[in-house]
Amino acid sequence: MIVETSEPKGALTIRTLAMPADTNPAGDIFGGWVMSQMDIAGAIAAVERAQGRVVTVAVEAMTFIAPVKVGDILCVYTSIERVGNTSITVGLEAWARRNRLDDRVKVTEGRFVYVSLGEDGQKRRIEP
Ligand SMILES: CCCCCCCCCCCCCCCC(=O)SCCNC(=O)CCNC(=O)[C@H](O)C(C)(C)COP(=O)(O)OP(=O)(O)OC[C@H]1O[C@@H](n2cnc3c(N)ncnc32)[C@H](O)[C@@H]1OP(=O)(O)O
Repeated sequence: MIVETSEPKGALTIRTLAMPADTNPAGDIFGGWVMSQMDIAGAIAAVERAQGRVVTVAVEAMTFIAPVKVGDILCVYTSIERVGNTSITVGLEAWARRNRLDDRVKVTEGRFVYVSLGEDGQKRRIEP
């Protein structure tokens, strides 16, 4: 279970602007876009830890807490939760900054699992 905090947990890994092209039919930002930003951030954290290529193997948890709006700056924070033989579990939180950066709202949280691959595309053991 992910514990609620008033401060982001983990390292700020990506920041990006939510654009009109990323909206759903209701006018808020499409959840799939947010999820893909989280996948990218988790992959960056996993690449840094594995020191090599990774692929996403599982989304173990994903919660949409609040909507993201056009013009929000989406900030994704990552923390390495577990390192196995070939897998890395990354905890993720996305926060939206809005109203000229005055407000910061936690919009999603999740836990994604990545597998380390060698240049040959085969699973690769992660150094402890
Ligand atoms: C310096 C920094 C510069 C950075 C600069 C580069 C930045 C870079 C950014 C890239 C940003 C784009 C990031 C997009 C990332 C994609 O879009 S990846 C595309 C989507 N993913 C795929 O296509 C993967 C498809 N799946 C596969 O190829 C195979 O299933 C895999 C992943 C190779 C695993 O093969 P397998 O033989 O099934 O593996 P298996 O031995 O059963 O399990 C391997 C490990 O995974 C774990 N696992 C397997 N299934 C699961 C599951 N369902 N749940 C949890 N764990 C599981 C196992 O427990 C095991 O863990 P370990 O005990 O070894 O630690």
